[in-house]
Amino acid sequence: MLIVRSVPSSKRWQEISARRMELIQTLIEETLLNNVDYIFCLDVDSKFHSRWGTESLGGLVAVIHPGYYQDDRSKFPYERRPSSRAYLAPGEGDFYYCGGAFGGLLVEVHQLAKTCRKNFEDDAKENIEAAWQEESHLNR
Ligand SMILES: CC(=O)N[C@H]1[C@@H](OP(=O)(O)OP(=O)(O)OC[C@H]2O[C@@H](n3ccc(=O)[nH]c3=O)[C@H](O)[C@@H]2O)O[C@H](CO)[C@H](O)[C@@H]1O
Ligand SMILES: [Mn+2]
Repeated sequence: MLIVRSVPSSKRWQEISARRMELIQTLIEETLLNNVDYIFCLDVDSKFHSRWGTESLGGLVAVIHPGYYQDDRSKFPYERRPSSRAYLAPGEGDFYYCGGAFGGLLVEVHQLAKTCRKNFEDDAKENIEAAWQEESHLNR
């Protein structure tokens, strides 16, 4: 069964992209909690190039960003301003994960979405937006 839900638009793509965390949090709280075990969140333009199976059913699962998998950690576009809640210091972080594909156990993803949303919104109150919005908070 496929259910299509419409989402609010925005003038800024940054806002549309970032609001996915709020959408995921709300969807989980309103309909999925106690009904499903796992959730995966993908960009609508995602393409599958080979099999994606049950091996991905982990606690929290992320996908290494296709643009940075060969790069040294110092090249990752993490948020580098300490005033942002998405800040990662030099030497911190393992890989650079993409914002367009992540998932895992529902309760874990719920926690992740809630945290990323709160940190994004708390940053916004202080007029700061992380370099790659929710993707930066996901990497944090
Ligand atoms: C591989 C990967 O992870 N790519 C990331 C990259 O861009 P992408 O180039 O993959 O960004 P994109 O144009 O696919 O936009 C991200 C997603 O936001 C949604 N959307 C976007 C525009 C719109 O008008 N309506 C709408 O619904 C849609 O699901 C889309 O797939 O950088 C973005 C910055 O925000 C996100 O971090 C993406 O996830
Ligand atoms: Mn995309």
